[in-house]
Amino acid sequence: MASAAFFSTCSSANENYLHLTPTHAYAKGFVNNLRTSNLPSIALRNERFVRLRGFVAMRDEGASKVSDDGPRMKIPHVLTVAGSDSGAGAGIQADLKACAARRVYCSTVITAVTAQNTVGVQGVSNVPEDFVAEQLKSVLSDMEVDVVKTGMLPSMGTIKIICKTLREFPVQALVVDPVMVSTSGDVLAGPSILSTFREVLLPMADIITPNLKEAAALLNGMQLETLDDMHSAARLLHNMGPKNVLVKGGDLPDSSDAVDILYDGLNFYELRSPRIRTRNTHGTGCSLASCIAAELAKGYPVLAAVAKRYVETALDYSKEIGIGNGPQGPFDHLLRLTSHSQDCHRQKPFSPSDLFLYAVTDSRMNKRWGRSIADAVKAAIDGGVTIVQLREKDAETKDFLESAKACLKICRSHGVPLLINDRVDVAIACDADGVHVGQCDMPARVVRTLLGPEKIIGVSCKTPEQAQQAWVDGADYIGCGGVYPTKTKENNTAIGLDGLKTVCVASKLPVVAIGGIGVSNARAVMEIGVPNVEGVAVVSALFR
Ligand SMILES: Cc1ncc(COP(=O)(O)OP(=O)(O)O)c(N)n1
Ligand SMILES: Cc1ncsc1CCOP(=O)(O)O
Ligand SMILES: [Mg+2]
Repeated sequence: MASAAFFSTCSSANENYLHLTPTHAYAKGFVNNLRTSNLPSIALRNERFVRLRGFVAMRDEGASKVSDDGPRMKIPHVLTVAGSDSGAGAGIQADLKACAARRVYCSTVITAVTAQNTVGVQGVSNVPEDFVAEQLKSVLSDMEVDVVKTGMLPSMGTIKIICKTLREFPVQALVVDPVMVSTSGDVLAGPSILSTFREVLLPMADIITPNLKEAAALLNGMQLETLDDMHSAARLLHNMGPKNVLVKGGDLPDSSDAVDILYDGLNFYELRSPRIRTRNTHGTGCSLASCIAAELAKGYPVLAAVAKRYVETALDYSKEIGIGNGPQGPFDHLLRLTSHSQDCHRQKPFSPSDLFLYAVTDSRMNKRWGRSIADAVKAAIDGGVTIVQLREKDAETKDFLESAKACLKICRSHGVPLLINDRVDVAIACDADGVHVGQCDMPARVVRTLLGPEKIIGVSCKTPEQAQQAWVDGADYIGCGGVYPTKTKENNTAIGLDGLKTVCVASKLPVVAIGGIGVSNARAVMEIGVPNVEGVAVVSALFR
């Protein structure tokens, strides 16, 4: 309604577009004007533009070389010695994901391969013991492992080999998750190994993490039904030699909270958190133990390392995930599955032609016409813009994020990329398609690290040197201007068509021109006659 009111006052609107909003009409005017011109820059596709997002070091010129003998950064490292779960909810696969989520490197020694899904365990094939030994030696003799975490250990021989190898290659800490029964109730390590567990492995452990069933098995079938029982079990298990015992009370009957007991030989700690009602709990034990290992590898003390919060957050996030048809589903360690599966249109790879008609929003202009950012974006897209940037300098962060989410829905449903100006945090929070930064904003190299290789990054450049740096930093395109004087951005000296030419000739990236561009001068920009000009970016000509 507000747009229509504005439209009636807009004298320069083309009659053909009377049923449209002005932004829509102006965008359409641009598209028609630009598309009918015989644009040399469209034909002169940038031959040199190679999409090597995220592989900046591979670029031939100007890239800082990664030297072989430079300083080496020590990365916290967990080695998991466990079984493989074909369904990837538990075991080695859970350990890898949990460590990745905690930002710790994880290497793997596989003790058994299971055929397993959300229904249960259909088969187990143990890895020969001497081959477990070979894997252990392979990793420990070469890599600087901080913490070893054990999971499914299917034979006495395997346990003995682990202990022997750890004496040869000592590590900072040993986390023992005494896996015996899967969440589906299937036996993964028989009672024959219990004595070896107690006598050989537990005394070497810095922390053990049995659930109620495992604690009971290690304690010759002791009944564990109350918190007091858990305290007693923790004390008895501690007497077997581990420095710390975490008895997990997830299966405790009649408890609205999930309560775990940590005992360090001196103090008991009751770790209480709300019970998360979900089918997707397969692999929580492995994941918690891996998390503890990961935090120990970073150097945290045991109490801080027993970070239940991560697993709770992941379980809560994954409540609605539907993988498999059995009673126990996996959860999403990296908290990334649901946001993408809800998208009806996935982001397509960036193409320089996306820059053709680039709409940049302006909160003041939209406010002035009483129109939401989402309405403005919708109108611009209907008119034919090929990419949208939200440049909301005055918006409160909370409002900006809400608007960005609404705009993203519109953009995704039309296959138009949505970028956020300046605010990398907002872009990450709404999973926008990318970010545009200027010379005083967060450096593009840092933005690339934060956003990963897939997102689109644009950098404002006025000089050939800046254009070169943008390319080295892993940007996808550059915005060049202001080409003409503009009131939209203060203190922005115009570089003119000559300045634009100089940058375009030097650029290895596609260029979008910006600043004072409207229907009347867009053609002059596009027909500038040098490579790399792929489009025009406009604010006031669309939104004012
Ligand atoms: C496409 C495009 N080009 C240039 C700019 C300007 O970015 P910056 O120099 O960071 O200035 P602000 O827009 O943040 O004021 C842009 N936004 N988009
Ligand atoms: C954001 C920006 N960067 C350089 S000029 C400019 C403003 C362009 O706005 P307009 O299209 O209204 O001239
Ligand atoms: Mg900026």
